[in-house]
Amino acid sequence: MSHIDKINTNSWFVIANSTSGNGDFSKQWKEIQQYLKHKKIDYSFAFTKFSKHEVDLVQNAIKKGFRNIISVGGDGTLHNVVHGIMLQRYVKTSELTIGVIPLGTGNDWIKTYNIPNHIEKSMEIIFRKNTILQDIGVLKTADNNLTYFNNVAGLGYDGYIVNKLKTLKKFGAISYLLAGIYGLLFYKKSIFKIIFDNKVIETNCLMTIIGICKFSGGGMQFTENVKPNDGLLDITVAKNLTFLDLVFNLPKLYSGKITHHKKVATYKTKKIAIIPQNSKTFIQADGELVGTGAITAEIVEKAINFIIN
Ligand SMILES: Nc1ncnc2c1ncn2[C@@H]1O[C@H](COP(=O)(O)OP(=O)(O)OP(=O)(O)O)[C@@H](O)[C@H]1O
Repeated sequence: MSHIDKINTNSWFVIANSTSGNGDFSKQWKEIQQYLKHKKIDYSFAFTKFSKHEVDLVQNAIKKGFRNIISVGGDGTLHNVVHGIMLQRYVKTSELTIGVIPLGTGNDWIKTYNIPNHIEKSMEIIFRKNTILQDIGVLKTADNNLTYFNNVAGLGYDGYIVNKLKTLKKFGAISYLLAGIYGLLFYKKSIFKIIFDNKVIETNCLMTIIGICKFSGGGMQFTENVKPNDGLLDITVAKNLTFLDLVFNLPKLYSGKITHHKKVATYKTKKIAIIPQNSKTFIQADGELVGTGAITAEIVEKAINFIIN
């Protein structure tokens, strides 16, 4: 804390990822700047220059005294901003506030809070400053690496899709569906051992989802009765679901009713270990690839203020 410059609670630090989404970034950025100037908002900004640059940028902003951050981009940009905040030691994370201007492809985090996928409307919401002190999840992989997440993480089929999405995002929102179909054709299920609250589950598993918020995969809902500040991880174990199960239940993936399927089980817990038998099983957090293999996940209760609608 001793290295902090003058604390600046009225000013905003804007972190923008020019590579997110498929829109014309220079046009979008012009619109954002015009709004900020028109409303006489006090702000500084930085563009990310490489993947995960958000982590350094947000930490430097906090060190300089900024307490209000705006993430301009998609779920990956927000994820890295959150990860950077959770890793820094300059200030308590609950003293920080994040607003989101969505420019991404999936933009799943904003859906839980009905934030419109629209520059001006999302900015109006930001400067109303209605906040929720949201929980954050943390994953630890076998090599002891920590990854913080603010939306939804998972292992198995969804991690496989995130890996595939890297080459498909150029197709826009439909890329999620294309990656999903590719995964259904080529992904091989594995036995997962899942341990929490003195329970041990061993099952053939398509994927296991760990949620803080509701939506992932471009608007799908795999978790049940989600409350992003209840201090609990929302766990969904999709067991032996087949290609046909998913195709016939496609609307239920979007409505959330898939959690009632007989091959799907849901739980709530504070801490969980998930150990796939196949160590090459992909792990994703907020749509970002984290690694492969086993994880433990825990909740960090009421960690960061997020501006919501
Ligand atoms: N300058 C950059 N060059 C390359 N990659 C970047 C740059 N800045 C940020 N990134 C990375 O781009 C990745 C994708 O960004 P983001 O998720 O925000 O957009 P998106 O994939 O279009 O949206 P969504 O995740 O909502 O579908 C993130 O991992 C982020 O770290």
